[in-house]
Amino acid sequence: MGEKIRLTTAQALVKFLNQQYISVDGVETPFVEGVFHIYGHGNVLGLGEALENNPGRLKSYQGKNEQGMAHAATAFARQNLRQKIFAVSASAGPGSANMVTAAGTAFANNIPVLFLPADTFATRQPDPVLQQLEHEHSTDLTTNEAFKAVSRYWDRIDRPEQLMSALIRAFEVLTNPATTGPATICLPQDVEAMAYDYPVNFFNKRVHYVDRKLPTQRELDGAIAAIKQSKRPVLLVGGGAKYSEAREELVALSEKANIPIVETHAGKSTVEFTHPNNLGGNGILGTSAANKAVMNADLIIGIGTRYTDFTTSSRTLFDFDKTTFLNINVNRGQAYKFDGFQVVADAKAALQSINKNIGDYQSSYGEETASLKQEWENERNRLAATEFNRNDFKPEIADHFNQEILNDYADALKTELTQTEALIRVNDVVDSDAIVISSAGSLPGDMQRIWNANVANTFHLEYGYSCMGYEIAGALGAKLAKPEQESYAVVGDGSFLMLHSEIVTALQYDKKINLLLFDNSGFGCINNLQMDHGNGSTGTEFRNANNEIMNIDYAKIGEGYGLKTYSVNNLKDLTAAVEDAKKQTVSTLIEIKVLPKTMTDGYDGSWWNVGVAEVSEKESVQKAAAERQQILDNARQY
Ligand SMILES: Cc1ncc(C[n+]2csc(CCOP(=O)(O)OP(=O)(O)O)c2C)c(N)n1
Ligand SMILES: O=C1C[C@@H](O)[C@H](O)[C@@H](O)C1=O
Ligand SMILES: [Mg+2]
Repeated sequence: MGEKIRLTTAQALVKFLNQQYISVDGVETPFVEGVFHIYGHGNVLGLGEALENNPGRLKSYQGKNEQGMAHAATAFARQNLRQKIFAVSASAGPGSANMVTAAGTAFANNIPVLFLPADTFATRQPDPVLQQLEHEHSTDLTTNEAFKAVSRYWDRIDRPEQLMSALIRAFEVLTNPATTGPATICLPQDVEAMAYDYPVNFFNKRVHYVDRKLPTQRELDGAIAAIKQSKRPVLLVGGGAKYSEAREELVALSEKANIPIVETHAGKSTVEFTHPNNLGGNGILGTSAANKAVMNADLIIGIGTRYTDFTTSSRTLFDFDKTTFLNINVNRGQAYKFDGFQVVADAKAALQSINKNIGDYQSSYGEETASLKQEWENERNRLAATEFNRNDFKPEIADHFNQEILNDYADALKTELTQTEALIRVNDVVDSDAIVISSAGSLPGDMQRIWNANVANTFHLEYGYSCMGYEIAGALGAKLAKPEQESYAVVGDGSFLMLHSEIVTALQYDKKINLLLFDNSGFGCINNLQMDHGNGSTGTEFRNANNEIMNIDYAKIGEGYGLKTYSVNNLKDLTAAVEDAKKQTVSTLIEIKVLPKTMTDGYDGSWWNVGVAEVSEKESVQKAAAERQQILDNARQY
């Protein structure tokens, strides 16, 4: 039966991880970079022992919060275009539960991460162990069942030999572009340490080939016919196009046939914004130019997009009577959306075939794309020059806070900076190849609209789960992936408060990250949401018991951790801080005090379906509910 090697389950796991390779376009690289861990009784003597005594080439990083370290792992895989991953290991019970949110985040964004939550004893001898939940109706249920809803593959290793089939299945999922996402393998602490005679062959080098799936002739003929019938096609670029590295083919098709490019949150920076046909982000957070192009399109060529509500403006952005869809996606289910013509293929390969067969087809746009882009650039210039005044200031989000309240904020935060002018200034000053990471709050909207990503794959917006707390951990993951490039977390005060523990990990391992902390003293975007729909301002501003606006010294907090910090409240100091931060070798934090309501607002086509109360004594809420219903009456249902 072949040679055997006696190992614990955890030792076998580490040995296997060392032997996984991925091959993309003939280039073979190790797939697993290392393991993030926070040890407890559930994993220190099993996986901890294995990593201490025979880690092979795996790197080990000590996380500070399980959610944070798993976000870092997610950002690392994403920045590596899903071609390299981390495993994340946590102790049983609360440590593992802390990773569930991060697994959801990886799932919603289709990012591969190997989750290794420790589990309660398979033998049940000491039950209930510390941190075990005792259910009256089942002993088979542990905290880790919670991962089932947020994993693309889930398994529990109750006997050491189960590890083999579990790992083979997990790595198929992790390396398959159509299904990739988090894979969870639960490790009961006794089984981690149990010995077994594993077949040596199980540890042979394994190469996972990511062959590009080509379109069939039928699919290609259909795609060409759809484009040739169209006068106003738009290339809608999703994350799948970025992961497929389809930039050159997108640019070639766009230039050859004069087709505008618009981008989803995941797709942004597949093609650099400096390309004249790139009109930027579309949808609820879209630029005026991208939304106009999409609203007037007769064909949407959706490449690697899931068509989420933020991309489709809750299925209201397109003119569904005249617009048809050509969906290129490796995932067949995604290609079915909007009854589109389905090309179930790799984005790059499909575009290569289309480029070869499109002939001399030309759209009817002529110079229109250039004028849409110019119109948007003028608008962005206006946003770069918004100026506060104490008498009659009209912020971008108008009619929520009166002048008196805005002046109170200016006094409390000691600032007159607007968010749009600050963000555009940062964009102007950072290196063009700097990677920017954001995720939740009002900043994703500003990023999607006004951040010009002028180098491909530098824009990293987690907007599948929009998970507060991803930003700083994500900046660490991106830095680990691209050590030569600066990494900036673009983070609100609310997100900072929710999770910033991986600052310490970045300092500990000397991985420079930069935090751009936009402090508007509140959950600004949710305040906008409630006030936009007829409600007052409740539960979303950071005010104390005396109703005073809180002014937290985040720079001091950062200083306490050992960051180089700056606190700024005007453009001159902001510019100097960003320039100085670039020169630092240590991680930095720039606290940017900004006025509320000064983020960007939506442009035409940016409607979002949110649940407005259908019964209310407030006329303003009744009005908002009626308006919503009116829009929904004309929205597409599926
Ligand atoms: C983990 C998590 N909890 C709650 C939310 C809902 N939520 C979205 S944005 C937001 C407030 C964000 O505040 P801040 O980071 O200060 O950004 P701002 O909107 O003020 O720019 C909340 C509570 C979320 N997205 N993620
Ligand atoms: O509820 C939300 C509103 C969005 O504006 C925000 O970006 C997102 O983080 C969210 O969760
Ligand atoms: Mg805020």
